[in-house]
Amino acid sequence: MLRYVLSDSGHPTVKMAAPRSWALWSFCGCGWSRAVSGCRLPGLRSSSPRGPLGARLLSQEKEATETHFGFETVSEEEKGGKVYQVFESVAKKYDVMNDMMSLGIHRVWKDLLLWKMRPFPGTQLLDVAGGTGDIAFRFLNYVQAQHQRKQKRQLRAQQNLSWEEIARKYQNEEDSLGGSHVMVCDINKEMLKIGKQKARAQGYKAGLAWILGDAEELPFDDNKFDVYTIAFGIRNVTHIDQALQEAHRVLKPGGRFLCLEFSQVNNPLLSRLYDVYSFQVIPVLGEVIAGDWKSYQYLVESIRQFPSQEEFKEMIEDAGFQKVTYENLTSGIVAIHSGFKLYLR
Ligand SMILES: COc1cc(O)cc(C/C=C(\C)CC/C=C(\C)CC/C=C(\C)CC/C=C(\C)CC/C=C(\C)CC/C=C(\C)CC/C=C(\C)CC/C=C(\C)CC/C=C(\C)CCC=C(C)C)c1O
Ligand SMILES: C[S@@+](CC[C@H](N)C(=O)[O-])C[C@H]1O[C@@H](n2cnc3c(N)ncnc32)[C@H](O)[C@@H]1O
Repeated sequence: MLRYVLSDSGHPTVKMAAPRSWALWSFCGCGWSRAVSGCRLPGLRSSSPRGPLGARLLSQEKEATETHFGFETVSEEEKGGKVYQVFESVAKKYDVMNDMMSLGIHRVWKDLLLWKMRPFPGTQLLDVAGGTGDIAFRFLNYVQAQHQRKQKRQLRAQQNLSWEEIARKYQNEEDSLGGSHVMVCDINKEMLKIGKQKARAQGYKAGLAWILGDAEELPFDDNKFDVYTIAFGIRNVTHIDQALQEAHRVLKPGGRFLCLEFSQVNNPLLSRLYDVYSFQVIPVLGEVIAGDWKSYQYLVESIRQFPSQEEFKEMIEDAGFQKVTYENLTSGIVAIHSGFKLYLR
């Protein structure tokens, strides 16, 4: 993985988060159109000020404390609890629903995320909103395979070793992951519980840890991780700008941010097919398979509330990341955003 350094000109500054835009969509059978849209001032998180300025700030504060839960308008305080209930409810059927809804394609998206990451031996990964561990398990598979290839190359280079010497080399390999480690952080106990069950069932032990934590207030020190991933998680976070600033904080200088999230489809025909499939099929699948129509209605609505590729790129830049890029997958159904926490020479 390349580490970028900044030349002496310019340096990352953290600006105010870009105003969050929102949109209410109306589905008139032939496609979605933005019924209402607007933007709010960045969430004011100060204590309540006094005087005329205070009154204006308070009104902004009230305005800023409203957000969306799918197409529903809720208070920011309510959203976290509603999202928690969604994933508490779907946790047991989460993985099978992913395959059913995405026709198995979500596996390819997650594989591509790992391929883009190309972790090096010794990578310390923080997978936020890691849920049932899909990204973590792919990371461990990747680094273990990479380490085994390296071992084979080294042993081929020492053909004249005796059998005992080769056996000793393998025995001395106390760490088959080359020192790599993944920390899975998620706010939901039920999702982590399923992830731990899968890890036990699939034999994942070394190089893996699980922690309950909020993307908006990560329980980690500054400058701790080489890579930060968040897959299909940031869409559910109440204060996305806060989560992005936390991501920047916990990454080491030179570290990399990678986000796999639903985005805006760039093909009009596919977009219409996708809308019909999303709003007519997915909630039905949610009811039939998971017994939870509402959570899957929230899923498809929350996708349409998430910023576009370019808007989200700007939010990542506002959090202080540099060299921010994105790559569309499946015509923009999802996108992988990438950014770097650069350091001065
Ligand atoms: C509450 O929040 C959540 C809950 C969750 O459970 C998950 C998430 C996160 C979500 C994901 C990670 C994935 C969510 C997926 C979507 C939002 C949909 C993405 C959509 C696509 C990739 C397909 C795009 C569809 C279109 C462009 C429209 C065209 C539609 C089709 C061509 C299909 C139309 C099909 C029908 C109308 C028939 C009804 C469909 C079914 C009965 C489902 C069919 C399912 C299968 C055939 C099984 C597929 C399973 C596999 C292939 C398994 C693969 C296994 C291995 C390879 C081992 C979340 O936030
Ligand atoms: C759709 S799942 C994604 C799970 C996993 N990353 C994957 O790709 O399968 C979304 C996850 O985000 C978690 N989540 C939602 N809000 C969060 C927050 N504020 N902090 C941490 N995790 C959060 C949920 O508990 C859930 O496990």
